[in-house]
Amino acid sequence: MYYFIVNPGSRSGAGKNVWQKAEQILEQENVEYRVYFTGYRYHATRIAREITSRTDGERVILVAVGGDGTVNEVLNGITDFSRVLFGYLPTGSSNDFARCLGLPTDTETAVRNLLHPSRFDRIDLGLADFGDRKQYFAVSCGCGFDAAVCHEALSSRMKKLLNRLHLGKLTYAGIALKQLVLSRPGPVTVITEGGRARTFSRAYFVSAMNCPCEGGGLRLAPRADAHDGLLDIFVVNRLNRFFISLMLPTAYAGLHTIFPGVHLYRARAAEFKSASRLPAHTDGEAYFLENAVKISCVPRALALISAPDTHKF
Ligand SMILES: Nc1ncnc2c1ncn2[C@@H]1O[C@H](COP(=O)(O)OP(=O)(O)OP(=O)(O)O)[C@@H](O)[C@H]1O
Repeated sequence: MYYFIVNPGSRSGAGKNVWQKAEQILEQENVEYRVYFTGYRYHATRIAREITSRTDGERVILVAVGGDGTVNEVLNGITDFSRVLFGYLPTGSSNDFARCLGLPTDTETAVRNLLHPSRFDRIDLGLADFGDRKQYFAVSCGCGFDAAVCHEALSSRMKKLLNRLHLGKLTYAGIALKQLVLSRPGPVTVITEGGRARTFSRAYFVSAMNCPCEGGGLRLAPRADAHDGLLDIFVVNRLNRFFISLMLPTAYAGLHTIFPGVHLYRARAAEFKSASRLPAHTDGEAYFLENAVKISCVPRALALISAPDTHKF
């Protein structure tokens, strides 16, 4: 039995149309499925929790239909990962999860691949402990500038407009330019295994990347791999706004690492500490970091319907 959790509001409403097309294929192929539509933030988490607790003991094929935010919400509702085979039909603005794992984005190809999977994968997830809540993430968890972009993207009119023009991928780039002017760098300490602490005095942002890209294809951690049991820690420190605006476009090609002030290293776990309240995110879902967040990699946590000939970043 397939359980589909659909965010009809993803890509400013395009998710609904994609689902209608997908449903026609399911009917044609006589597939046994149930569909649940989300109506508000965290609804997908509630639905996934309800499905996975109700089907206790059974193996469940759970398919998220939406953007990276919907993937994140569904993952955070799963009560027992060992019973879930996860599938994904991307209908978001940025679709970094699909991009990084080489999953099909064309609706027909993606649905047929879900129904007749020929390849499966087992991927790592990140786990972020904010103190008052724990959040899994599939792509990245960041604090500072990139999270401020996510906060704004959730309510952005620019996102709606660009999605209508089929230019949703540019949303994050546009909002990023605005936030570049507004964001204030501050000290952030990154503590990795063994208590190794490093303080970045003027950090614009600090991210733990499970996958290489966020923000619609920005390859911030070009060598991140969701199969290596590690997170790539990405920091931008002491780089002025002018150079950040030059650096960000080069990140689409993963060439930004040549800029001084860009730091990348790997860890199984890390803690980010900041004296001031910072915007934070997991897979684009926005929160606030009050003081510290502890982040770890959960190796091979998620069984995933993959795709043949995957072209991964
Ligand atoms: N019915 C709905 N209408 C509008 N928004 C919804 C609805 N259901 C859920 N949401 C919220 O929409 C937000 C964004 O969803 P999602 O990530 O799926 O799409 P997106 O923003 O278009 O894609 P991406 O994250 O790839 O940019 C999430 O925070 C989610 O909680």
